[in-house]
Formats: sequence, C-alpha cells, structure tokens
Amino acid sequence: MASALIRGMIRAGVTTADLVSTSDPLASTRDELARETGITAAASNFAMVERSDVLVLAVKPQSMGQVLRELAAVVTPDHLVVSIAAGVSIATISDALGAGRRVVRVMPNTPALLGEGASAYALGPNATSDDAAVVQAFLDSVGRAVRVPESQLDAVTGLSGSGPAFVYMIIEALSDGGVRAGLPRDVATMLAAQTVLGSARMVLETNLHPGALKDQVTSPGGTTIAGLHALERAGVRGALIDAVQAAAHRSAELAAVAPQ
Ligand SMILES: NC(=O)C1=CN([C@@H]2O[C@H](COP(=O)(O)OP(=O)(O)OC[C@H]3O[C@@H](n4cnc5c(N)ncnc54)[C@H](OP(=O)(O)O)[C@@H]3O)[C@@H](O)[C@H]2O)C=CC1
Ligand SMILES: O=C(O)[C@@H]1CCC=N1
Repeated sequence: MASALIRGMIRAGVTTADLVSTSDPLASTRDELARETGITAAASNFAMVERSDVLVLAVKPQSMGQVLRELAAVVTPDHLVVSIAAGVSIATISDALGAGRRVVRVMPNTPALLGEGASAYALGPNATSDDAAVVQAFLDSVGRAVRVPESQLDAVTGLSGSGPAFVYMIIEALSDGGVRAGLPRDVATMLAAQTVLGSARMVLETNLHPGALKDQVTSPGGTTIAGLHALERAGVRGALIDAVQAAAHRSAELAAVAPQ
C-alpha cells in the first residue's frame, strides 16, 4: 500500500522523489522501491524520523506495537504522524507515542497507484487544520478523499479499503461468464473491466441513483432482467453487504491485536 501511495503521489506531482524516504527491514525491498521511484532508502525507521516532517506508518497492524515502541523516543510534536493501518486507533498510536503528538488515521486503497484511490481519514486530537489540509492534498492527488469521524473508519475499511479485492473478484467472475458464453479470455476480461469502470463513472458523474442507472439498461422482457433475476436468486446483494460487514468487523477486531 505504501508503494502505491508513493508512486501515485509522485506520479501526481504532489511531491517529488527527493522529498520522500522509505524504510523497510528488508534491504532488497527498500532498495528496489528506491531504485524504481528515485526516493531515498533509509536503513532504519530511526534514521527516517530524523529527516522527515511527515511520517507514514504503513506496517501491518500486528507490527504496529513494535514500530510505535521504536518511534516513541524520537517522534516529537513537530512530526505529523499518518497511520494507514487497518483497525489501529488514534488513541493507541497517541498513547504509544506520547502526549501532544499530531496523529491522523487514514484508510486508503490500492487504486491510488493510478490516481483512482478512495480514501477516508480522521484527525487525532492534536492534529491541526494545516495537518488536515496536508493529508487532504496528498490523498486528493491520488484519488478522492473524505474526512470522517474515526468511528466510521472500520466501515470505510470494509467498503473501500478491502473493496478493490471484492471488485477484482467480480471482474474475474464476469470474465468467467463471458468465457462460459464463448468469448476468448482476453476479450472477456477487457469487456468486464471496462464495464465496471464505465459503470462506476456513470454513478460518479451523472449523480443518478445506481438503481435508476440499472433501470436504464433493463428492457422489459429483455436480456438484462434475465441476468438480474439470476443475481437476485443467488443473493448477490446480500453477499456483498455481508462482505463489507465482515471486513469492517475484522478491522474492529484488529484493534485488539495491534498494540502488542
Ligand atoms: N494492501 C492494501 O490494500 C491496504 C493496506 N492497508 C494497510 O496498510 C498496511 C500495510 O499493508 P500492506 O501494504 O498490504 O502490507 P505489506 O506487508 O505489503 O507491507 C508492510 C511493509 O512493512 C514492512 N515492515 C514490517 N515491519 C517493519 C518495521 N518494523 N519497520 C518498517 N517496515 C516494516 C514490511 O517489510 P517486510 O515485508 O520486509 O517484513 C512490508 O514491506 C497495513 O496496516 C494495512 O492494514 C490499508 C489500506 C489498503
Ligand atoms: O486486508 C487488509 O487487512 C488490508 C486493509 C484494507 C485492505 N487491505
């Protein structure tokens, strides 16, 4: 996820490679990212904190406790700390880093790589309006971003954080349907992906309700209603609602494992 954000932000021009550093325990991982993007690889988190104003914590929730312990001695109120970890609360981060630390919690998603991310963020009690503007500008540069109360971030994680995987599964299944109906795989996957992209743009750019857009496609006695009936019989709506709810629930569960 960090790689997608770094590449997306440099691609968008909101920052430049010479202003970005990364650290990762594996030298090969950090060196490869540095080589591919032009950013600097730091040998330790400690070294990176010294040279940075904004720290983006992009480790797994299960690694966050160790990283916060490492950073507590060197992070000051002059740093803006941005966490993208699922489930890890602002209170957990603030408690570990110490009083007065400026913390913003973000839930981005991987299409940020192409400037089509969907992100939401919440401000900690010491984060300023300038911090909000910085985070909003970073996230706007890689897609769409919205500020929410922290209590909504598990739901955001279930919807847009995990959502790309749900959509990839849907695209793969639509492609399978095309192959089942006789199309070559490459044609089927292109048509499936472009159909999802075009339909998403119709929702965002016409501002019509998805149900109204669905009705525009659905001729009486035609092909679409036959397909929609099959989807309703299979419980696809309920399955998608369950998927978002399960992912949101797991995000809330991760709060318990994070501080260890
Ligand atoms: N993937 C996604 O779509 C999204 C992920 N997130 C969040 O982003 C975070 C990262 O997820 P993801 O990118 O998928 O996971 P990855 O495992 O790909 O990335 C985590 C990186 O952190 C590195 N790391 C581990 N320990 C340390 C440490 N002590 N100091 C510095 N770096 C360390 C890992 O290195 P190594 O592999 O060498 O151990 C790895 O490169 C998670 O908290 C997740 O919840 C949020 C939104 C979307
Ligand atoms: O699967 C995960 O836990 C992370 C968080 C959101 C997307 N990926």
